Amino acid sequence: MLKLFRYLKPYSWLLVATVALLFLQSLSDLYLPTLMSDIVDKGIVQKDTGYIWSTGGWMLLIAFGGTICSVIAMYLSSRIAIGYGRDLRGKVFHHVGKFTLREFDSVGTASLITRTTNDVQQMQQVLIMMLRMMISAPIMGIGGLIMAYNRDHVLTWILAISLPVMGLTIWFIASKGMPYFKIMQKRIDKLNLVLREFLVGIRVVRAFNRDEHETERFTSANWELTDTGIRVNKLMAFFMPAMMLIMQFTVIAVTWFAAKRIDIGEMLVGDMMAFVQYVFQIMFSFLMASFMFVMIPRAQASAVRINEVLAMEPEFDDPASPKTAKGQKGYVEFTDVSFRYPGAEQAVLSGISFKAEPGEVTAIIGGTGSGKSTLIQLIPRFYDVENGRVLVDGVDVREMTQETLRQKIGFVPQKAVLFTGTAADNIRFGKEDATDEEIRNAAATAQALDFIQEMEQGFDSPISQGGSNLSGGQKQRLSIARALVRKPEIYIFDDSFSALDYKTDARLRAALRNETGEATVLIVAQRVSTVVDADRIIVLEDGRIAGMGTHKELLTTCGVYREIVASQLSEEEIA
Ligand SMILES: Nc1ncnc2c1ncn2[C@@H]1O[C@H](COP(=O)(O)OP(=O)(O)OP(=O)(O)O)[C@@H](O)[C@H]1O
Repeated sequence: MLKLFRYLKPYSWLLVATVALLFLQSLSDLYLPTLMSDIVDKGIVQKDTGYIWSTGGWMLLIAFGGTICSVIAMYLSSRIAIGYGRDLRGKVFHHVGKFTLREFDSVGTASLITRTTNDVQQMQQVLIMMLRMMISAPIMGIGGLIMAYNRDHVLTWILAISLPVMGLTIWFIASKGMPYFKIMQKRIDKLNLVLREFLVGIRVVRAFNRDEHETERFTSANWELTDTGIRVNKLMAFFMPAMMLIMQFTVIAVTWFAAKRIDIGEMLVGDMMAFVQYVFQIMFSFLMASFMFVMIPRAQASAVRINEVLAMEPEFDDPASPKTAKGQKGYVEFTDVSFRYPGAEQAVLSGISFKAEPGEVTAIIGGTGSGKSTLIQLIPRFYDVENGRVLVDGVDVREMTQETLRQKIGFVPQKAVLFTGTAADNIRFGKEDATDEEIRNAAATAQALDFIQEMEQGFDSPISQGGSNLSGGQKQRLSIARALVRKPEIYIFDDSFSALDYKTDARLRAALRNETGEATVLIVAQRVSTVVDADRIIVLEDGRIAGMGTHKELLTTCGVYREIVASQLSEEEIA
């Protein structure tokens, strides 16, 4: 947790001011019982009304000053903690932004969300608590002890018994609570995961009448969290009464022994009253410290989870001295590439070598799970190869910056992903400074113009979360337009025409041919009709190249291709 507190540096001055104010407030609290004891012993007992008025006035002034210090300190500590929470969330977000897909796969989206929100909130809360109590508690505790000792040496032995008892109780409860706090955060993760899957997949859940099943999953995750919460609260329920009991016993003991000492004239009534107040202050400071001990383990569990994310180094980063390609534009080459997903026993791709040249269309076809999507994800360097090299414009993708590399690419993913905003915003995502004309042209080529114009507000029509107010084909066309507006050197279409009907698919490919001109085009497809005109078709089978050539060449040279074709086209179409 201390590691995370280094992000408090920008708040150094506010911290100093808070500490100073809390210090003054604690001093005022410590001084008040002494003044009160003086009023009793010197003012009331000796019937000195003037003394009562003047000391009472002082008491009011000091109490007022202490309150002002306390109010300002509370305000400052809240500002520090809230600012710190914002900074920490930003830090985690920016760090996660640098992750490669490997780290996303390993932590999981739901957990990353909990860590950025709930875990940071735990840190924020503990910081407020620490700021408010870490200063007051020791000053009140130690200062109170000194003052109490000064009032009466003899009675201090009562504290020598009750304070260790209190300390032991706190330690016992904190050590019991710690494992639960860790479990609690994990269970919040799980609840988030179930909730997220349910909300994202609501249509599938409804279509398969799985509401009940999902409700059960949610209820079970919810109960697991509740169960841990109840266990923690049971501990806490025991905690407060235990503390109060120790406190009350101490006060009874002090009053009992003080009464005896007053009887024999060794103690004054005012001293006893001050002593009791100091006992309260000392014990209260222990109680404050114990609250921290309760909160710190939970925040500690959160801090570990945040640190885990912050300490996670992306699998790869940009090279120190990146190379830039000269001359070539959009040239893609794979040389003997193999790749395996983390933890997987078998390689998904092996011995992949091919060239995709500017002005050409290279299509990749193959059965499901043959590695087509994996192959094209290596070009924008979503993952690094295990062996071999992926070259773009003659430079290994690992030797150029990811930004330079991705600037060259217009990527259309298999599953269209849209963002909340307007239709135009979604296309402009591909090129920030795109003009209205460019957006319109991209939409026209992507065969999206008709349906966008039919929408009530045209390009300004709102797109809801995940594009849920559009059809599958409309989503695909918008995400194609987003890639087209970039006018990249390399187009990558990952099975992006699957949701289009044959007519739209054909029209779109004809329009694309004009648009893509000198760019390199890579198309992953399931349909033979989509790839039949390609300059080069790569046939993938179980992560290996089973054949490569034009449609005509492959019909004679590649058995796997023939099988795919035979399963899709009629005899005349094949000829
Ligand atoms: N993120 C991942 N982590 C682990 N394994 C993965 C991951 N993505 C894909 N795989 C595995 O890699 C193999 C190839 O998947 P890939 O998505 O490349 O196939 P594909 O040919 O594009 O299939 P489809 O045509 O069905 O989209 C599959 O066996 C799949 O289970």
